[in-house]
Amino acid sequence: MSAMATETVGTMPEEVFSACSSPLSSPPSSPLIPPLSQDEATQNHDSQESIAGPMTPTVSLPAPSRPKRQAAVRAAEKITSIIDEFGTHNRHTKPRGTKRGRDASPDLKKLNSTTEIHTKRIRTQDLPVTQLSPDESDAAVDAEFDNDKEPAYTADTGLTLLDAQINTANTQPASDLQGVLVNNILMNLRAKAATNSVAIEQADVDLPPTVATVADETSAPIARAAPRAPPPIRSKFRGGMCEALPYFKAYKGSCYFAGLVAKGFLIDIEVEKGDMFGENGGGRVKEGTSMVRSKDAVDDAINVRSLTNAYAGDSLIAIVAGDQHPLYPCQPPAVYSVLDWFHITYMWKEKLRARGSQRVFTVWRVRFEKANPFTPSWWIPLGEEENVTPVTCPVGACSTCNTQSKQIFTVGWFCLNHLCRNYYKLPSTLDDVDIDTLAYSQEFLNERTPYEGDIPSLIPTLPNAEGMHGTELALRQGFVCPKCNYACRRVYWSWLACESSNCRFRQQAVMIPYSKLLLSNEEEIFTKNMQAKRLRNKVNDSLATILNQTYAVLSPVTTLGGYTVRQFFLTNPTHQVIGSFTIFRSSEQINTKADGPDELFRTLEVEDIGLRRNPAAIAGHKLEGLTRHFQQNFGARYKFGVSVQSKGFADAPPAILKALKRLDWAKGVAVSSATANFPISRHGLGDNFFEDLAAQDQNFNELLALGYMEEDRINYHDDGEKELGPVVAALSLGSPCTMRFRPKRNKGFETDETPKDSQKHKKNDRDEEDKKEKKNHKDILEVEMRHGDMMVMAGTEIQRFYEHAVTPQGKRRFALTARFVDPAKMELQSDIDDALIKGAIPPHAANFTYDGY
Ligand SMILES: O=C(O)CCC(=O)C(=O)O
Repeated sequence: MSAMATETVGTMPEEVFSACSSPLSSPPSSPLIPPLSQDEATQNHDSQESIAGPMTPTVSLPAPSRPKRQAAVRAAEKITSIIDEFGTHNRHTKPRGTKRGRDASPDLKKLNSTTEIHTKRIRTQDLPVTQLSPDESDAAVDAEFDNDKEPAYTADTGLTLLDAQINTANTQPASDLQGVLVNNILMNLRAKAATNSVAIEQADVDLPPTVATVADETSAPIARAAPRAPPPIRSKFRGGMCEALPYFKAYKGSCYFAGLVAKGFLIDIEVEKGDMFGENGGGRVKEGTSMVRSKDAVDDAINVRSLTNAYAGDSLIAIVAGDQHPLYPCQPPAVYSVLDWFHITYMWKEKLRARGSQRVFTVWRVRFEKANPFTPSWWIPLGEEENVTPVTCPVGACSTCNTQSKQIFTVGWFCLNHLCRNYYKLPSTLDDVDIDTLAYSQEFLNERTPYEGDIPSLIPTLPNAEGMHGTELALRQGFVCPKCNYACRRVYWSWLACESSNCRFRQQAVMIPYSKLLLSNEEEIFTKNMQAKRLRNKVNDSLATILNQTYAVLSPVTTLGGYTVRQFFLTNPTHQVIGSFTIFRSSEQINTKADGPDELFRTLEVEDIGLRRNPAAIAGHKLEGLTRHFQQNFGARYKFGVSVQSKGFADAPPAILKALKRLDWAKGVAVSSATANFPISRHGLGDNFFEDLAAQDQNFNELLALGYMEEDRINYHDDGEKELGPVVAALSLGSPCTMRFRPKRNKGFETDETPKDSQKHKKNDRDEEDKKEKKNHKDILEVEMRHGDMMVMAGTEIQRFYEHAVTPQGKRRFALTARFVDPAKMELQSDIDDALIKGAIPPHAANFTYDGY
């Protein structure tokens, strides 16, 4: 550690740094010695003694439990070794091949000669570094906060979810953080893009015109100078960035992290004093259109921890800039643009006066530096050069807490350890620093710290489909267009199509048919999972599990046609039967018959029936949410909040008409057997509830085909649109799934929230979705659907009182769901005409029949 002493420049005059010692002249103590507590720091200040072993690693973990303690020890070792390495080699302060790092400005030289300044890079202060084991990290992230999950929009919840996102996406990003981004210069992006653009473009295929082609790539209001080069990746949609970029899956908030390490960061509209092309975050309340800070930064906020860990591990972070950033130096080329790879070169807690108030809060500041500081940045305005002579920022150490801090402000050095008694106190007088006059020093701003590791390409290549079937998550993701670098969502089932209106890149998606074996393997895993669950719920029924008997009544197992059938009756809050749910379990015999489920599944696998994702909320907005599954409507148009076009039955492929026949059969037998199975212990809404229902019923005139790839799903929703008839039937093909029912909120059902739930929700309190979820009822019924199974829901009131969600457990599933959309209940004549034409069953459908076997 002797090398450290040689890095000390100058001496520290008593009157200037009376509260500081020269930590680097003392040997470091054991890396596992915990940092000073607040009390210890206070006592030491009182005695004005310097502490031996000041290079103690700055890991502060509150009394960890045994496994956490081990994790803390591992973290401490890691951080110590980093400190040692820097201490010895000083590698980050000497830019390669240049003397610029040593050419301190005249002012700095003066400062150096009169004060104790260290040029050593500070890795950590008393930051709450918590490096958990991979398992712990995953669990922590799962349990606490997931911002990388693509929302599963549904017709009726989509809009609200998106509203919530608008409120949080730009205004409540990385909670408790202020971003300081060092604006330096470029890399040759065109060259980079070229290397990644493999020539895989296919024929110019015309896809349906409603494809999310993006006419306006930016909505930035102020015209500024054009950037000197295009960004490496751009998109109009946040979802495009999140789906296409492995390092930026921040659907909510500004910081994307994995395993508690930050990977990507968004800077956008909200800027506070001191930000430099930066963005602030949490702890604010909305007031009018601007945000007002209402509380101090929280040290153990997951974003802070993730950034702290990225700082400690010197990991790369990609920064995405939103076009609303007021300090964007050039005209933003797109709503969202990837800036470059950065790394965090300093993190500190800063005092800030809330806008329009006298109250002072603390926020975390993060200094992001471009990983390669010696190449010009694309976002510099065309014709301008960044004129920076890199210098080294002085470092001082506090004699009270032994923590090193950079001298980041022009006012001179003071301790930046927020846990220290002398935090924000001028060392000479111990007076409070005047926060209103603080300005960053040129030395701090102009310091450059090249990243020493390998810097990968920002542009992910299209995934290699070798050995895959085409619906695996890796292939389901979005992609960066290899032709124009636009970050695209996967909109079509059968195509990768660039979302930029200026680009015609289209590539047929890989779609290899499933083998029987693959399907049965998926079912085997599903069965095992469900058996375990059933055991926990003390039921043994492979068709469905009633999770709460209060509102669901079960009929005995019967057979209808070749199917094993179970029927459930759901009640309203006053226990009157309001409808039935019937599940038809298929068999190998049924599945393998001509025109049966195996054949239908194979047809849908290989034929492009037009499945695509559609906007489920705020279509066209930068936060537009697409459905988390693919759809194609046939027959009368089913308007369910998602704007889906429909193909008439006359143009439908035979597979669709064959499925329709099966569903018509299932509907008929389900409704008539409901009359027989009606639970006499409960009253229905009328004496002849199911007879009446059968009498009102009409033949299906609509079929919605849904395609699910790996991890696709449909969130809670109802099929309760006013134009719909009372019966809905579905055929399930491919991977198995569960369909869960729960009572809707505010309908008078007894509440079922347990204390355990409340606690869980408290943890996630920041998340709007979770806040809503907290109030939801639990599932009362979970139905298992396997390849070839059908289900029939009968009773309009079921849709009024219950909602359902479907979660496939496998990588490829289709659901063909049929309904009657009543033209008599439509308002527009054009809709009525459309429904009558498209919903008419064509004569050739008479060739297809179904008898239940
Ligand atoms: O995927 C399914 O089986 C059914 C989807 C569904 O809930 C619906 O279409 O309303």
